[in-house]
Amino acid sequence: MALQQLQPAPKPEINPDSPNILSWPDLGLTLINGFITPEEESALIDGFQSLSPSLDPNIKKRISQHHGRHFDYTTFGTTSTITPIPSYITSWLPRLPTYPDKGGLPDQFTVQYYPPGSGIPPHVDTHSMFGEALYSLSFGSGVGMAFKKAGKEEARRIRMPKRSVWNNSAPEKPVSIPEGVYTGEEEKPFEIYLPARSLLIMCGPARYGYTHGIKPRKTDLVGGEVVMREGRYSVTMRSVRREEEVGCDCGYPGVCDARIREEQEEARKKEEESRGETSV
Ligand SMILES: O=C(O)CCC(=O)C(=O)O
Ligand SMILES: [Fe+2]
Repeated sequence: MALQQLQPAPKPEINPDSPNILSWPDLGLTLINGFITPEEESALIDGFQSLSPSLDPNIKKRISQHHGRHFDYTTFGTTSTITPIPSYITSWLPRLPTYPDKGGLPDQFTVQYYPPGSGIPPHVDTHSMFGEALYSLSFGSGVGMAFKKAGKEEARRIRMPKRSVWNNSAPEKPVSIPEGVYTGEEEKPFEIYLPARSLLIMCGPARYGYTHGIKPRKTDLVGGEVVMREGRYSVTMRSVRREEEVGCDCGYPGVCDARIREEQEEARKKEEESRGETSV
């Protein structure tokens, strides 16, 4: 399969005191190389495998394990289920950089295994349910993560959840995209290589206004060299917003589930009003 090359990543800033820390301040991205030790990586892999002992070594698709507060991907809402966080996560958790105004210490942990060749479609993690800072710890293998400034296409997809907490039936009508939010200029995706044992932190534009995803390929281009992907695992860490914090007022209304909910509620009210008027 030909390597589908994306735009090279923008140049990061390198922390002069800790050259293992790369950042893209305009995007709100930070990458900490060597965040966990090889021993912590082995413990994570063993922990994952002990929970999925009959894991087929030839699986083709990504699989997930959930710890802490759960999230319902069909309703885009959190559930009341909380499962204990295993020691192979709590052992390094105190080292995580946290931001009290961006959600603080995460309480939801999704461990995923990506067999070589698999990926995750481009998406924007739901804005209203989770604090701003999203974390992704890579282990087992590195992988290229693709980012793209969200445009109309992404908004269209996000505006049509299968089922949602605020609307139990899939909308059949074409979805409206707010005027003036997009210029029509679609930015090209770019890829940032996430080495094994690195921690990626997504805040600001990268969190709210860009999609992220992993192309389903068997190789990555790293510093001009083609590198074969091995089985990659990740821990995605998020902080679940408490009831009073649920919502979002980011600068990306086109792909913001909180704003979409408000718009749909407005539209529903208007429709009800006009129905009421015509039936009088
Ligand atoms: O595997 C990763 O690094 C990211 C996963 C992700 O984006 C997600 O679960 O929302
Ligand atoms: Fe994500």
